[in-house]
Amino acid sequence: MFELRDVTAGYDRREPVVRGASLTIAPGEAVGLLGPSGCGKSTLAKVAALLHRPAAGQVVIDGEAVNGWRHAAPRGLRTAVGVVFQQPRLSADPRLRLREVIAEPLRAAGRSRADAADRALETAEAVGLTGELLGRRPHEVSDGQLQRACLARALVLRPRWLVCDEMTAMLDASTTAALVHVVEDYRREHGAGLLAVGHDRVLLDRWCDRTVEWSRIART
Ligand SMILES: Nc1ncnc2c1ncn2[C@@H]1O[C@H](COP(=O)(O)OP(=O)(O)OP(=O)(O)O)[C@@H](O)[C@H]1O
Repeated sequence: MFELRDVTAGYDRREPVVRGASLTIAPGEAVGLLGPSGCGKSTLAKVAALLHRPAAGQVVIDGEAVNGWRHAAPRGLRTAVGVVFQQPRLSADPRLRLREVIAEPLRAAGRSRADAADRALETAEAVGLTGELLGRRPHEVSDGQLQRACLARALVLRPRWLVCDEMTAMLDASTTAALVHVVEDYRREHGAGLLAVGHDRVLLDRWCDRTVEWSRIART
């Protein structure tokens, strides 16, 4: 299970942007989280991805309560969750070639260069990135191509849980369909659970097993 228990989080202790949010995702389940712009969805997504320490509440992953965040999160928990954000240009290091962007989590997890390169190549193929594109840097590819690389980076450690925060908001319909397809193939193969955050009800309803409204999981 992936559990958010009564999570309060924000950037100023006196004025949290997320208040008392609770949500449980079963293994293999896809849950859409729908809410208006600015309600705190991305903040909660960062908490779920262990990138932002909540002011109160708990994240419990497969029975283990998280008590370290960002680099202080235990490796076993950090690698259990993959995350993709809305804006690939803010989340990919502009100095790296796409093959290095994808291999980054493997290197951080201590894999050898050769092992990381092989696994990165395999994952790049799964997201539809091949050949010469992998040798380019972020400014030399389109938003859609860069987002494919960011999705590959999220999948490369084979996480049991995926958080997609408006992953397709900047993309056209065909790239959106392609990326959703990649996520669904991955989930079928690995039985991973998904939290898909967004404001497009049609997409979330089509993609997910269930869609929940922000106002049903958090105090507003
Ligand atoms: N790093 C930050 N520092 C301070 N305030 C922030 C930071 N990130 C977000 N906020 C504020 O927190 C609130 C919630 O933002 P958040 O990005 O979580 O909402 P959202 O629901 O994801 O919005 P959107 O759908 O527009 O992306 C906003 O008022 C925003 O200005």
